[in-house]
Amino acid sequence: MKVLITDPIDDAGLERLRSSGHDVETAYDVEGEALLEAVADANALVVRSGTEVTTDVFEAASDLVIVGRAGIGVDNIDIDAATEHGVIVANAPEGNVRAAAEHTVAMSFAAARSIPQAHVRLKGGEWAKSDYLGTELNGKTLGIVGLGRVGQEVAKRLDGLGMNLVAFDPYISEERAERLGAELVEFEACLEAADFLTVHTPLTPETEGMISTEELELMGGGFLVNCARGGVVDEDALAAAVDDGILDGAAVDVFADEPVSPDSPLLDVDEIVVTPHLGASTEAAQENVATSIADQIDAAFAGEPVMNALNAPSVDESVFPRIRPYIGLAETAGKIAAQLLDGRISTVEVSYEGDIAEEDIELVTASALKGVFEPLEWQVNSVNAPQIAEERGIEVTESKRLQSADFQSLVTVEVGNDEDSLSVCGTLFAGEDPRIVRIDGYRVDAIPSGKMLVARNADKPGVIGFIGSVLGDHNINIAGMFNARRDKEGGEALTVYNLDDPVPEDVVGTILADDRMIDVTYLTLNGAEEHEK
Ligand SMILES: NC(=O)C1=CN([C@@H]2O[C@H](COP(=O)(O)OP(=O)(O)OC[C@H]3O[C@@H](n4cnc5c(N)ncnc54)[C@H](O)[C@@H]3O)[C@@H](O)[C@H]2O)C=CC1
Ligand SMILES: O=C(O)C(=O)COP(=O)(O)O
Repeated sequence: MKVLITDPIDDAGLERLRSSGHDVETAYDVEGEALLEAVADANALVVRSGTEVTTDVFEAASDLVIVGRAGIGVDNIDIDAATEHGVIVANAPEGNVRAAAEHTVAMSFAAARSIPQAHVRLKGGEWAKSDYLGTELNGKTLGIVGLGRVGQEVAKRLDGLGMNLVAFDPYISEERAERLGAELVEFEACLEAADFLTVHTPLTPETEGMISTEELELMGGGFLVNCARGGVVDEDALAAAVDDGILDGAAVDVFADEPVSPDSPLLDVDEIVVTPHLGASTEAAQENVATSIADQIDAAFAGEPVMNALNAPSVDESVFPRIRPYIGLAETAGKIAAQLLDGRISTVEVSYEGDIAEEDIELVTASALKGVFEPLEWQVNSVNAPQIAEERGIEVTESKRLQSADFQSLVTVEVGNDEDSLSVCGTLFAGEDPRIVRIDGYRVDAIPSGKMLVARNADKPGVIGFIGSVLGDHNINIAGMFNARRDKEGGEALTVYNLDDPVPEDVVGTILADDRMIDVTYLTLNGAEEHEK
């Protein structure tokens, strides 16, 4: 598999990818056409914040399975476009949190004590001791905007340095804030209370520009620290606020456009300390995020759940071995059901009975949908299947019942069109051997295989012999079969044949021409041809 890396990651990640046998290619600083060319035959793309992964990238990279973000922020990746193209996006949300928190603390001190400014003057030969009178963090109020992973680590550290903590985060509970010793307050109250305001939200349409002139005026003094994302704080407003003395100073690690332009007003104001997006740049953090992404790429290639997938069902590692065999079973049941039902599918119901009903089955349902949609030749996988269903107006329902009458676990995929519905039930023998045990109400015991013929006919003598001889006349070998009747003798019967050879259309036609036949579907687990009277 080809793994393209367009922002530098730690050697440990590169080595892990190489030792898994992948062809690892690095192309740093590529953009535009050069990026599209480089990614064209890639199966995985690894980025940090330096690469814009746009819809054009997904268009160009038809073999892409996963984009791995060796870090946290994914505002540079068009996740909707990824989902549309069935590409997993995963990040490494833990590995650089402490590095980012430590940098935030360092930047708070740097601004409060004018460390970089004094440093430059001393290196220039000036002993400017009397020009600097700093601010202590001890006893001051820290306002935290966004009390997520990084925000919490900052809270712990600055609480330890004697600061009072207030926080604004509409998505967390008061209890979580309390546990950290922070009071959860409204946004304005947070701005007003803060001597130091530190920002730790992602960049989203909601947070973009959330701190501008009005908000800085509410602070009315003190320091602002932004080690989250540039666009959250309006840069012109911040530069003006510090320049005009509305704030005492600021520290900024991240910029709306990176690398930041030398003309940025933030670079002009002496009391604003800046670093070139260094929050995550420690050895430990880089090793963590690079190896985490390498592992997730391997999982994606192996068809296993990706731990930190942002647009695909993720499953706990400890649960995965229990649901793994059901993923294939649900897909198979979905494929068979979709091929046996005529007309436009408008509903899909996936039901779970028995032991499997106790598990986290999001990924299994997504696989069932993949199975249903694949014969319709939609470009589908378990990443985009739920979205495809939504876009096409297909109603998807899921149900669970802890009891199962006949089987330890049963997965049923029922597809419906406006008039009719058809269900296929599957189970696992000995926990791993897939069996189709019901088709459209008929009890069967069919082993799913690549080439299958499903025939429905009047329950009369000689039909099986007739079908067998037509297939035999055309050199189509029957590997196995199972025959079932609906209710009573003389009604309807259904037979599933496992075949070694494909069944051409004219052969299906010959079978169908017999009066006793109702319908015949040659199905493969890759597509279908149905022939009905
Ligand atoms: N400078 C650097 O090198 C680094 C920067 N980062 C950035 O730091 C930021 C925080 O990262 P994490 O803590 O890991 O993310 P997280 O997802 O764990 O936490 C973000 C928090 O922001 C909150 N939030 C969302 N919208 C909000 C709003 N409108 N107002 C207030 N709070 C809101 C969320 O509820 C969540 O608690 C991200 O932007 C990330 O990209 C992370 C690591 C390194
Ligand atoms: O992880 C994040 O969100 C960061 O901002 C780190 O960015 P980087 O990987 O250093 O480009």
